[in-house]
Amino acid sequence: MSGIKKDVFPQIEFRSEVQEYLHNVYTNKELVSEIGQEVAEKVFYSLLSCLSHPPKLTCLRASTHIHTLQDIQHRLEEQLAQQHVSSGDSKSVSTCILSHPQLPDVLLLPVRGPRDVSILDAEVIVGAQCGNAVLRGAHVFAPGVLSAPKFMKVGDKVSVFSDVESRCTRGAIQFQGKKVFLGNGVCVMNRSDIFCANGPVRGVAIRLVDALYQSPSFDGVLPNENLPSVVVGHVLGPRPGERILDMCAAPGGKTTHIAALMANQGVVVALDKIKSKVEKISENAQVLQLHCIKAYCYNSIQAVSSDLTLSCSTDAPPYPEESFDRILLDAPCSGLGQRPNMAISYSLKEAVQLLKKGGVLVYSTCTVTLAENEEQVAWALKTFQCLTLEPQEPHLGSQGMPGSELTRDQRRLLQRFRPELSWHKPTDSHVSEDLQLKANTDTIGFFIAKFSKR
Ligand SMILES: C[S@@+](CC[C@H](N)C(=O)[O-])C[C@H]1O[C@@H](n2cnc3c(N)ncnc32)[C@H](O)[C@@H]1O
Repeated sequence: MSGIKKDVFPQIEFRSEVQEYLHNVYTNKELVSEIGQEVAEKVFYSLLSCLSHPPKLTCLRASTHIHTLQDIQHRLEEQLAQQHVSSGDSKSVSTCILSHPQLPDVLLLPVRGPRDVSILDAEVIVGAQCGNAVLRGAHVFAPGVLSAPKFMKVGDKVSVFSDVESRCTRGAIQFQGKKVFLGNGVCVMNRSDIFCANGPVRGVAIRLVDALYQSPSFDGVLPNENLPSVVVGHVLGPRPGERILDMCAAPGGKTTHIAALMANQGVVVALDKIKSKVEKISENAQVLQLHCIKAYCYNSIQAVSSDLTLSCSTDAPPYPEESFDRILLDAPCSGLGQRPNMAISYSLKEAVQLLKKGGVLVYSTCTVTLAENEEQVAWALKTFQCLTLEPQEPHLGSQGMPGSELTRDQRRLLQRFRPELSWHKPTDSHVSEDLQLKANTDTIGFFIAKFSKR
């Protein structure tokens, strides 16, 4: 066994061309003339550090159309207390649940970590995606396991590591490559069951009992959201009785939020081009009793019809122009990629066509590049004279980043969540007031623009 240091995660390592591209974004001429080269460089390296660490809070969006926030908070606290008792881990810490100071439907759960956890001799390696989920409080599911000791059996205690460079072969008995420690767990499956020859195995393989970052899991009870995604719903501002279009909707996190904000009155059309994902939207809508959601498998780029006999209130796509009061385009983005995706511009065009005059269009992404954010906004304003940028309510993030053709005043109207700006080395402190303040800054990278149509 060996002890570990507090800040264990290395900076995220992109492919060199991606890193160079992002570096250019974060040290662009306009930005450097505002804040100076040295600060710009520091912010960029903070971005690389903070991206590899989980936020200090888990954000839960409560379905306040069914129960009050207090009611939901109370029930979750009961469930947490139960998880604490049944975890059987003497080191497990019961966690308080906080409300968000500005968002009426958000609950915040402090994440404890990095905790002092000793590494065991037996090692299990999981894929990077599985590893990320573990850092957010999940157990290890069988499909995520890549390597496990030769005779690993139910009840064994193991240390879990993430294969951050995707080098580990599935079924290996050990792994010498670069790995990051995530915590300790108890096997609930034998190695022979996990890597069984008769096709993929489902279910939990290792139950985490001593996680490096401890965060309660409410799988199947409440969806984990990220805070900026909840802000999107409020910025769109849907009202009961309206017709709303969510152009890239799956798995439906924002769709269900929009429907809840409308008190389930009106219509929320949810389009996604992948069939299996659309089924997930319908499932989520049903579970949350949101009957105003109509989900369709459809390519949004083809959602505008030239058939003038079609009614604006038709449920199924395509739709005539000016059919919707509000439209959300939560664009598929590269995450951090370097290719400006032309498809985004095209769906912005469809969004503008489908929006009623006087209507509201919200464009959002979960990426940090200028090309997919500020430059898309500049392009849209230049291409569609009918669009005006609007202030956002609430505005909890930073303003837009310099470096596109947008003016300073236009950038002020944009909302960019920039966790790198307040990043400092993680510690295991969890004072409630600090955390509530952190909720708006310790987020994922995210971008929101709001337009109205004349
Ligand atoms: C960022 S995700 C959307 C997340 C979703 N808004 C939520 O909050 O749960 C982007 C989605 O866009 C879908 N998509 C991409 N291109 C599309 C298109 N042309 N038409 C419809 N859906 C599309 C993808 O399948 C993906 O599910």
